[in-house]
Amino acid sequence: MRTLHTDVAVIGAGTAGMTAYRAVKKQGKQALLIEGEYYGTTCARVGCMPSKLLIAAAHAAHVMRQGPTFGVHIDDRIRVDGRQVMERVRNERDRFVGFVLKDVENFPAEDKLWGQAKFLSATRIQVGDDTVVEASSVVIATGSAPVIPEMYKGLGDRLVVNDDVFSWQDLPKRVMVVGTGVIGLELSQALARLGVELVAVGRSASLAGIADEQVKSSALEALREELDIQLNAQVCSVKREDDEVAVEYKLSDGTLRQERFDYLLMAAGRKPRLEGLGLEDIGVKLNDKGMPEFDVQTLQLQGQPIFLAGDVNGLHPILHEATDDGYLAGKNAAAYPDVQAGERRAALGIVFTEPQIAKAGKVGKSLPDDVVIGEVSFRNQGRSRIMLENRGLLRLYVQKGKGLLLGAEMAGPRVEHLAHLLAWSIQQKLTVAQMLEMPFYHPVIEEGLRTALRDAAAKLA
Ligand SMILES: Cc1cc2nc3c(=O)[nH]c(=O)nc-3n(C[C@H](O)[C@H](O)[C@H](O)COP(=O)(O)OP(=O)(O)OC[C@H]3O[C@@H](n4cnc5c(N)ncnc54)[C@H](O)[C@@H]3O)c2cc1C
Ligand SMILES: NC(=O)c1ccc[n+]([C@@H]2O[C@H](COP(=O)([O-])OP(=O)(O)OC[C@H]3O[C@@H](n4cnc5c(N)ncnc54)[C@H](O)[C@@H]3O)[C@@H](O)[C@H]2O)c1
Repeated sequence: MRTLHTDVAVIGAGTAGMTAYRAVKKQGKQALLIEGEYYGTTCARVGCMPSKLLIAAAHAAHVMRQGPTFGVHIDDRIRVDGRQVMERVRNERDRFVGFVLKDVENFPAEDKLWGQAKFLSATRIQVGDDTVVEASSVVIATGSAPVIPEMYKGLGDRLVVNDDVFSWQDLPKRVMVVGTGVIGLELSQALARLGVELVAVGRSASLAGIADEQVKSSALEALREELDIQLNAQVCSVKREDDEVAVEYKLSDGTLRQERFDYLLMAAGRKPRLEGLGLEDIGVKLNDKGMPEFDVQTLQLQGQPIFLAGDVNGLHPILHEATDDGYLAGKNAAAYPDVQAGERRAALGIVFTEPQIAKAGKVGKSLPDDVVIGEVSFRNQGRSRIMLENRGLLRLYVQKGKGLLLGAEMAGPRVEHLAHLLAWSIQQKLTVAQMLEMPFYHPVIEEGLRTALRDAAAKLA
């Protein structure tokens, strides 16, 4: 058994881990980056990037199908070549992964260690069979993994998760998606637009985590125009039959459906990857969800020289937050015990469906009681209608009195851009009046935002 010594051990070479590693080095300390499975990051390999590539292919098919509404016709049938679609997804994905691998390659060899990590004490880590790492502090950046409920575990290779989809050589004919969260909806709409017969089932009424019921209804109505989404549905039984999955499921109105699918795609949430790290063995208390308590300001674990960064802390499982976490955890681990609270940016989340779904700042239960809501429907919004993307609703949450913009939730055309404008305005602490002083071009989707701001201003008055 060899023993390696370092200032900071970083477990997991994903986005959070690589950022933490860089932050430690920037502080002039030694760092050892430990990876046990794949370099390349979840985002580039099996997450953000390949999913958006699949969505881009689906968008191309969708736009072609919309042509006749504009008087633009393709006289031959539109044909989706599944093999070609998946080949482009994989090739472009590999290009993105290649950039990450180059970064890893450029890290000095002595800073990298390959193997699964397990704690022997708060500062001693076993890596693989033959190495022990002794560190002054540790960053855990092990990411998250899909939740697979017990009843689905007998389906063998017909049960797939996002990772598997992006390795497909061709598109299947029929797929059931379990889970109507962010992953479930993005992949469902993309696959359906590419010609896959698909049903997406959620066991509750939740849809992409939207907190505002009215925004949710508008999103659901729009998505259902082209997708079979069943909320409050119950999967009663699943059985592997030859190369198919036979599913019996009950809809919210009690209707029983019995159908067969090529694959069942599990998108029922992801959980922090803490299993196997041996935290319980070193005296860290875990709650009933298997999570340790940690300081959300500093990311420090129960007074230990250990910091949790990225999806593994379950706070904000999205990419830019993983990067911010990695930086904060790396900095604090390097400076330990001089640990500081980190500054957080305004919250921002985007779901890449069409219409897109997004939130900025405070939404739902995190809002105070005394808010005024300004809103706009995109149904008759000029530019949205021109583009035939006139679906969805934007709601702004504004503090009574001062008129400070606190948050927003929306479903609508290309709202990734509006969501950024709103998150930036929230972080800059702008009021409705100040936002209305800004220029608005014509005809643009931002004019819809102006309508919602004026609605809020009228209610504030
Ligand atoms: C399908 C999908 C689409 C997504 N789309 C978006 C999007 O559009 N926008 C967005 O902002 N976010 C998106 N996300 C979320 C985003 O990908 C994650 O928030 C981000 O990748 C998390 O980074 P991380 O560093 O925490 O984890 P990861 O990148 O998963 O890194 C964790 C690393 O730790 C390693 N590891 C685990 N356990 C051990 C161990 N015991 N020892 C050694 N190494 C270990 C793993 O092998 C892995 O390399 C998406 C996620 C998915 C799944
Ligand atoms: N565009 C993006 O930023 C993006 C894209 C994909 C993923 N992500 C990140 O990945 C995380 C995980 O995504 P996700 O979609 O897996 O999780 P999620 O938590 O968003 O959604 C899971 C959904 O599955 C449902 N569900 C749970 N158990 C079920 C069961 N047994 N049967 C049927 N439905 C069930 C839940 O009610 C919920 O609606 C997200 O929180 C997000 O942060 C982000």
